[in-house]
Formats: sequence, structure tokens, C-alpha cells
Amino acid sequence: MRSPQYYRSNMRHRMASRRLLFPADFQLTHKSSSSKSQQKGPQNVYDAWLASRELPAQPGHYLVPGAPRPLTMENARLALFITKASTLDFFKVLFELNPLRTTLMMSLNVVRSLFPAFRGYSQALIVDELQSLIASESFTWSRLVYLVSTEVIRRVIEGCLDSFAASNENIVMGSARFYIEYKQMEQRVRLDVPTLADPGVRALLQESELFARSFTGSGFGILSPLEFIHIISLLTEIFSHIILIISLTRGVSHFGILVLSIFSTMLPMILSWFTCQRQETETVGGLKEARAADRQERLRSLAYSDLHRPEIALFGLGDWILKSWTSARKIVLASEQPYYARNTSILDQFNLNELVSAVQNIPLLLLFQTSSASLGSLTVYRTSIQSLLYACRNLVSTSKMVFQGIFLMSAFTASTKLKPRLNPRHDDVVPYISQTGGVSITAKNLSYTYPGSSEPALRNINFTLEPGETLAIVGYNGSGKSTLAKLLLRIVDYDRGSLLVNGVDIRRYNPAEYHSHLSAVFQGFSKFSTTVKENVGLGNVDKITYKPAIETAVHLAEADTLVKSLPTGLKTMLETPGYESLSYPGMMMQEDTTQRHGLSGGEWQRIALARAFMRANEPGIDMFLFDEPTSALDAHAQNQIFDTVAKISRSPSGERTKTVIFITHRLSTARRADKVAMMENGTITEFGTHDELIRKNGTYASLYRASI
Ligand SMILES: Nc1ncnc2c1ncn2[C@@H]1O[C@H](COP(=O)(O)OP(=O)(O)OP(=O)(O)O)[C@@H](O)[C@H]1O
Repeated sequence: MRSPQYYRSNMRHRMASRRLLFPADFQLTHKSSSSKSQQKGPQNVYDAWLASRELPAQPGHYLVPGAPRPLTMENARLALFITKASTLDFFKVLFELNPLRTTLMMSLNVVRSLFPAFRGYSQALIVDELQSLIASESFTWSRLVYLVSTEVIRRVIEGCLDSFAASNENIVMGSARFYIEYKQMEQRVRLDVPTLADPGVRALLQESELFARSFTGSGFGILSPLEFIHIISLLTEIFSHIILIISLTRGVSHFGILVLSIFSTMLPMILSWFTCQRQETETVGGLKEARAADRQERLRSLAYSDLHRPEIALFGLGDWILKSWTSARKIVLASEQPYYARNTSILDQFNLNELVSAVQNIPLLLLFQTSSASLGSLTVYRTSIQSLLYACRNLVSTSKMVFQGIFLMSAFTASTKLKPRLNPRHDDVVPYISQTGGVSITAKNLSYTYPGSSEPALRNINFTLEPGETLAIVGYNGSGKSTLAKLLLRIVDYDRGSLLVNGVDIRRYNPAEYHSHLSAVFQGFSKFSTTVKENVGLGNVDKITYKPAIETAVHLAEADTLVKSLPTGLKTMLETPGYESLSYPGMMMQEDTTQRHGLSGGEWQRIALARAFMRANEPGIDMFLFDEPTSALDAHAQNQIFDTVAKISRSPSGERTKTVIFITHRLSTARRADKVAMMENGTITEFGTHDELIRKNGTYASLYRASI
């Protein structure tokens, strides 16, 4: 059983997240966990989204992300609220992406919805003409040929219009998809570790992702919000059929006609089942598109990956990811156009079912030759009934989809308002100003508990570091060394105490700006699924294509011999654990002919060091932080790396220019530092120079003696 402290700690994190995540219009109050039961309605879209997920009669328990909302009065009210609060704005944004084409799309949808009624009328004229021809003494074809030709021309025009409307719709949808996906990616790369650790944020982003995928024809296309337009055209269609039926049935006993109409509805449905069988899975794209699809997916998973989040933040990779993804995505989207065009050819508009349906009129002609009602009227009536049935059925299913789509859209809208939790309020931001020699750090009573943990990982951390000093953090496993490093690098925020960097509260720096003055190697550093060159160059994206800078970094990390030994040197594609190439739906699978090369733990460590050293010679880099940078290196290599670090943290004249912090289990390297922090159970128990701590004869001294 969990202790009350656990729940208090959990609650504290949940409430803290709600206070910090949203701007003023998304300020959540304590009622949010049971918002459905509140008399007052939702305050904002997030509230409405959360309330729609809440299980009835179980406040605080939520449907899993993506689960359909039951059709209840309460959910209908929430859907209405969301529609009023955000849907129109959202459509406005989409409209502004492509005003002309969107207007055209909407107008064409309404016009096309009138086609079935026209079609029925046209068929009726032909049938009437046939009837009068058969009944008349003087049989002439001219009028019938005229009507049939008109019908053929009408169908061709209709087919062309349909084809044009479909390709126009495809372009509108394409730009909407791009916008939504871009916004999604943008949010992912901007959000920081604490924001993404929040389960509420995760659920919100998951539903937002489902929404983005609803724009993909081959994904959750049925949930597309553009179904709203479909509803309008279905309503227009239903309306036109009703008008037609009313005008035809005035004064006619239509029971028999109704029965026959329903019967004739069945035949096209059976035929449509058969024609569905011939549809094949189409594949498109060449090598270029396949590569773009592969790269797009790799970048997408990079943007979504929690594993890479710290380095994405630290090295400011957000823009690079977006830029690279944009170019790959555009290639993939362009390759989808021909596929769509093939699917909407004019031939497809000549639907076999409809021709059969027209043929069905001939037996009807013979059957009802004696009826007082015109056979044409009967035909119109029958096709109208048939279309009305289809349209009503479509309306119900489309409305259901739109209902679910509204909630997914609200997740997207609310997610675009998420603010990275580490970003200071606009009024609080202080620009980072470099000091001579490197950063100074003053930590006072720092404490930190991981979300969901009952025990703090750090408690009452106190120490001071002057500019240019070197600090070694040592201690047992799990004593909090890496957590302290994440706090110092502003990857996570502390709960209590204060942390001054250059005399300024670290919380007042813009994290991206602060990160641009640091370089680091994390304990679980990233192994990017790309070339050696990119793996190193990502340490300074501005120079990712500048070979001399990459070669210098490789040299500093003593990785020259390694790179030379690889099959294609810097261009060698590295094999990374856990990465699987994904193909884009509908994309032809290409044989991956590129040989990927695996590296040993120590070799990967050199690549990670080279990445950090990409910033070594950049002006304004004030601190290096290495979390066990040489744990996999042999003693000789380790000494060489520390010599390099000592060299690059000084100017050519020997003055210190960077503060260096390293975490190590090898106490022989710790003695190279100006100061040593000995950590135990989440706190610093001993702090001073190596000699001071040896003289103190405490834990550090005994560990040191044990290591030599
Ligand atoms: N994401 C996390 N969520 C919850 N607890 C965590 C998380 N990461 C670390 N901890 C806990 O925080 C404590 C400190 O972990 P930390 O990684 O800082 O230790 P460390 O001193 O760096 O260990 P090592 O020497 O093994 O690298 C540990 O008890 C660990 O279990």
C-alpha cells in the first residue's frame, strides 16, 4: 500500500503542473479533476477535453487517450462548448492557408450534392421518352438520341467536376495536414522534460496526435474534421431529394412504388460489394521518396523521443529537426498526388452500379406501362428514395465521426497552448551574461523529487563554484549525481532551495539561451541513427556541414583512428540500438542497401565526446559538464581526454575560460579537479579539495584508498 506521503507528493506534482503549464486562459482550478460534476461549465477547451474523458460517476478516472466518447447529453454540451470556443477559429486558420481553394471546395461540395437529384430528373426524362416512343404509332429515335446524348454529356461534366473537386480537395487537405503536423512537431520539439513527464500532457498529446493523423487518408481519415463540410453537402442532398419526392407524390398512392424502390436499392449494393474486391493496394514512390519517408519518420521519432529530449534541448536541435523534417515531408506529400489523381480518374466516375440502376428502369417501364403515373416520375421517385436512404445513413455515420473528431480537435487546440514549464514568465526573464573565466554556481538547500516518486532524489544540496573551477562529483550509485547534473543544466527544475548561476536565479534564464552557453555529455547520451558526421555535428548544428569543425571535434575526442577505420569514414551510417526504419503508409518498401556500422561502448563514448567538443572553440561557451564521460574508456584514453578538457577550458595564454563539472566513479580522475563533492543519499556529505577530503578521512578518503 502506498503511503499518504506518496499521494501528497503525487498531488503536489499534479497541481504544480496545472499551475505552470497553461497560460492565463488555461489556468486550472482544483475542480478540474471532477469538472463534469460541476454545476459551472468548462472554463476553456482543455477543461472541456478533460471533462469529456472523465468516466461517468468516477471523478478523477479518465478514458484512455483515443477512446470514443459516449453520446450523452453532457458530452454533447461539451462538444458544443468546444465548437463555440475553438472550432470556428481552427477552421479560420485552415481557411486562411488556402482561401480560394477552400471556398471552391466548399462551393463544389454543395453543388455536387445536388447532382443526385439532377441525375434522377434526367433519367426520368429518358424513361418518359422511352415510354411515349413505345406507346406511340410513329416511332422516331431523334428525341431519345437527344436525351441520351444530353445524359452522357451531363455525366461527363459531372465526372470532370468530381475529378477537379477531388484534386482541389486533396490540395486543401494537403496544406491542412502539413499545418497540423508541423504544429504537432513544433510542440514536441519545444516542450521540455518536466512538461512531457506530466501524464495529463502525455494524454493530451496522444489525442492531438490522433487528430493530426486524421488528416492522413490512409490513417484515421474517417475522423477528418473536414467531415463538417461533408455534413453540409449531405444535408443539401437530403433536402433536394425531399423536395423532389414531395413534388412527385402529390396525389399519388405510392405504397407500391415505395416497395419497388426499396427492392431496387438492393441490387447496386450487391454489385458494389463485388467491385470493391478488385481494389488493389497501390504503392508509389521511387528511391528518393522512400528515403524521404524514412528520414521523415526518423525525424518524427526524434522529435517525439524522450530519450533524446535533453540533447535536443541542450544543443537547440528543435529548428534543425523541423527544417529537415519539412524538406523530407514535402517530398513525401508531393509523391502522394499522382496516387490520388489515379484514384479519382474520370472513368471511376462512371460507376457500374449506377448504370445497372438505370437499366433497372426498363422492366419498370414494362411493368407500369398502364399506370396513370408517369414512369419517369416513378424512376425519379425510386432513385430519390435510394439516394435519400444512402444520404441519411451517411449523415448518421459522419455525424458520429464528427462528434469524436471535435474532442480530438480540442486536444490539438489545447496542446498548442501548452507552455514549456521551464520557460520563465516574460516579465521575469533575465538575459544570460557571460563572466570572465566561466560560470559561477551557488546552490542553497536544493531539493528535487522525481514526479511520481515518494523519496527526494536530491535534498539540501549546498555548494559554491567560482568561475573557471573544476568540480568532480563522486558518490555511490543512485546518490543523485546525474540528477544534480540535470538541475545544473536546466533540464529539470528543483522543488526547493535556490540555484544561482553567475549570481542570477537560474529560473530566470530562458533555457534555450542558457543552453547555448554550455556543452555536455550525458550519462545516457544519444546514439543518433545517422552518419558519424551528423552524430558529431549535431553538437553544433550551425556547423553540421562544416567538415573542418567536425574533424577538429573528432580529433579532440581522440577519435581520428576510429573514424579512419570505418568503411566510409565520417559518412559511415551508424547502427543504433532500438532503431527500426519505418516506412510511410502506401510507400514502396525499398531495400536498405546502406551498410550500417555498429560501435563499441567506448567508441560511442568518443563520438559523444566529439559532439560535446563541437562547441569547444565557440565563443560564449562557459561550462562543460560530463556525466561519466570516460566510463567505457581505458585508463590511458581517459587521461588523454582529461588532458584535452583541461586544455580546451583554458585560453592559449593559460587563463581559465570555462567551468568544468564532471561526474566520475574513478577517483583517480577526481583528484585532478579543484573541488570534489562527495554525494550520499541525495545530498553532498563532503565538499572540498582532494587533499582536504583525504585529510578529513571520511567516506571519500576510504573510497579513494579502496580505488588505488
Ligand atoms: N526518472 C526518474 N524517475 C524517478 N526516479 C529517478 C529517475 N531517475 C533517477 N531516479 C532516482 O533518483 C535517484 C538518483 O539517481 P541518479 O541517476 O541521480 O543517481 P547517480 O548518482 O547518478 O547514480 P549512478 O552512479 O548509478 O549513475 C536514484 O534513487 C534513482 O532511482
